[in-house]
Amino acid sequence: MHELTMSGSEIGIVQRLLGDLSGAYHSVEDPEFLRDLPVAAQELPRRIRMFFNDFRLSEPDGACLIAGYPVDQDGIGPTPRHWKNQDTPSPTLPEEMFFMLCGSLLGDVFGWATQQDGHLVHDVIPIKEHEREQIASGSQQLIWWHTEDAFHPFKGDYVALMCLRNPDRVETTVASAERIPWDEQDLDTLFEANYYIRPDESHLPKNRGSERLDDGTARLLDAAYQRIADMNANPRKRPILSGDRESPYLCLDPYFMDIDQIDGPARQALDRLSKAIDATLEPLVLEPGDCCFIDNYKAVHGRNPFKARYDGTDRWLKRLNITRNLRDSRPARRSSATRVVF
Ligand SMILES: NC(=[NH2+])NCCC[C@H](N)C(=O)O
Ligand SMILES: O=C(O)CCC(=O)C(=O)O
Ligand SMILES: [Fe+2]
Repeated sequence: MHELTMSGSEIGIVQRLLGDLSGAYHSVEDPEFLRDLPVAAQELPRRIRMFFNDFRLSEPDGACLIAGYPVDQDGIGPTPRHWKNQDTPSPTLPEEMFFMLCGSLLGDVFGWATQQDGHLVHDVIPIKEHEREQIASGSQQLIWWHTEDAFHPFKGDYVALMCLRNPDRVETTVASAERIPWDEQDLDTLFEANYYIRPDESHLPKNRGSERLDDGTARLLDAAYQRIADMNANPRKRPILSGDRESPYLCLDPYFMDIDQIDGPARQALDRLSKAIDATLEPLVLEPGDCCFIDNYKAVHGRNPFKARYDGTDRWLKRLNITRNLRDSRPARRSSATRVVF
């Protein structure tokens, strides 16, 4: 994997920058922080900026990892029981700021109105009520490999995970498109609009938050849930592969693709690709401080099952969605600068 470990002096520069930023802004969702973020990111050490620039432009691998950020285990406090329980100011503000600074070297961070109350930084934590579900807050089920938000026309270019703690060494899984034998695949069929992908359960109303909203926002959110319902009822057929035939971009989430209803060459092509991805999938144990940026066009990812503790010491990751073209989603956002996609 494309990887960088920060040196002691780089960590020092990062911590001074975070000291300034956390003095000036009290939340990563402060509109002024979001406005200043790309400028502040230019104050990260040059080696870090070069690293992300190379990952973005050269596409050397399906994922990259920046390690070395020192997470203060006492400072961040216990793992929350639910993403709804957000303290302000966040006990993880410096970690969130570091994560967003790195992310903004790849594009613009955005959130979904229909996921985790529209927050820009998600908590990936086991939630007891979700124990057996196929969502990030589950634990007992394997999370099948997928493209993040594959069903959505505004899906991110990158999905990123920052590890705060992972005491049981639970494995994230990643398969990079570079390691798939494309010459053995039925490219014609996979490049054609033969498939549909339904919304995954993290966007369904049953996982809706409980924030109190003004009338205007409540109406927009209802409309957003209606669009998700429409995408579920009438999914549009689309290709799995796009871009260059020798080094294709991927978009699929077989768990939500009603595979049993596909037949003929389209089914064979998907089965063959799935087998190749299974054979390519690699485990990745994220350690505290690790920030993994997954290219959502060049890799799929998932997570192995685990037994949750529910005692404040559980695995705790933060997650970001990043887009290279925020303008694509302008019809679904309230203003040019806001980052929540309805
Ligand atoms: N095959 C899947 N499980 N796809 C959905 C992935 C989980 C979803 N992104 C979540 O936040 O919970
Ligand atoms: O928990 C993980 O390692 C990744 C889970 C996942 O697919 C996600 O959060 O998008
Ligand atoms: Fe995911």
